[in-house]
Amino acid sequence: MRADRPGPCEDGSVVNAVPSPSASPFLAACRGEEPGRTPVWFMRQAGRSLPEYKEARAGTSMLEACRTPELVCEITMQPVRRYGVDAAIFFSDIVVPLAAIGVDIEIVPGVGPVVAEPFRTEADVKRLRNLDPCDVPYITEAIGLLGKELGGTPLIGFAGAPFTLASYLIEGGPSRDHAQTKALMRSQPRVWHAIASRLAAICGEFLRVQVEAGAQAVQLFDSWAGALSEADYRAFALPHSTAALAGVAQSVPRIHFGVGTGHLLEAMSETGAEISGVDFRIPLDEAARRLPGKVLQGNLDPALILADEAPLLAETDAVLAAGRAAKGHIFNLGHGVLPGSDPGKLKLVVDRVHETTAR
Ligand SMILES: Cc1c2[nH]c(c1CCC(=O)O)Cc1[nH]c(c(CCC(=O)O)c1C)Cc1[nH]c(c(CCC(=O)O)c1C)Cc1[nH]c(c(C)c1CCC(=O)O)C2
Repeated sequence: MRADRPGPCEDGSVVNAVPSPSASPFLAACRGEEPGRTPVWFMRQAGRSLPEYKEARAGTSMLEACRTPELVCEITMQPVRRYGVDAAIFFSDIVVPLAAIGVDIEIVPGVGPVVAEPFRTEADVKRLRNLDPCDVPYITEAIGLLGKELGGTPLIGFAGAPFTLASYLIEGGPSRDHAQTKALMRSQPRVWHAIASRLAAICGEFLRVQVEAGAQAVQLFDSWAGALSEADYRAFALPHSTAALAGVAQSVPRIHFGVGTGHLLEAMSETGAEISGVDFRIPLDEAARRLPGKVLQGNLDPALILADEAPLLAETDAVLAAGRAAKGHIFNLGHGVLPGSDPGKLKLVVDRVHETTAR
């Protein structure tokens, strides 16, 4: 930590500098109230497609960038300035808390997180110690800086869910089939539950640090949960995601998202999250029928951003129409912004959502 700034641990206090905007369409929708317009933000809105992001990040590794509060603040603000989205997502990564407790993990450009020594045995469980807020002073500091920049735009904090994090640790890197992870669950269920419950504690603490610093909502990314059958999800993932989200229950709205999880919609909603993120494979009106009373987030196919304007706007309108079946709708993509997306097209979507839903 830099010596010239007080951190969260030196005087025992935390920064809570982000104002609570009562008029935020995003927060109103999260609470199931009628917002002044349908709110919109994009998963992975920071980075990837923005030239100003590439410029800001030049010469700095991903994890180093995540530990540099001024850079985190600038990159978090870039999509808010450019697109006029209704929420900012904190610039960080799901593996930041793992690196913070000493796991030897790197984010390799174009590949993703890579772990030097994969986790496979009983002895490996001990390599996962609890996260202490003092391990991540840069998170509190960056959110403090954002409090001065964001004005009325709410900030979403996030974490990776235990299953998705465990997959990186057990496989040693990105995986298509998550075979080692599933094999370990079945062969050594005790080791699996020990790893996953430690990850749940780390993840819950990482969310709590962000909320105490000023994040007004959180999203739990269980990106790879779609690889599990419903029975396996219920037995091996759901209890740990529930525990992770319980860390911030009653304090902020909680969004829960997975990819290819159409078969898990009901099971995932049992974690207690107030908002269900829906990927682009399930129409929102179908999700609304299956999850009565839930606020939904989603779900324009990110590939549409690469399509021509006419189909892009037609699909945007179709997503909005389907979203009306839900108790509340937060417009988003069905997964993250794809590399090569034109920022102008993302802005077009934001404007379309705002113009056609203003009440
Ligand atoms: C699975 C996952 C990861 N990280 C994340 C997930 C869950 C979301 C999802 O399903 O897409 C979450 C994440 N990663 C990042 C953010 C914050 C920014 C935002 O959403 O706008 C968020 C919310 C920044 C990032 N995380 C990463 C980048 C790219 C790093 C760079 O620009 O060099 C960014 C902007 C790196 C990363 N980190 C991870 C991957 C797969 C990659 C991509 C590797 C690559 O293609 O280069 C792990």
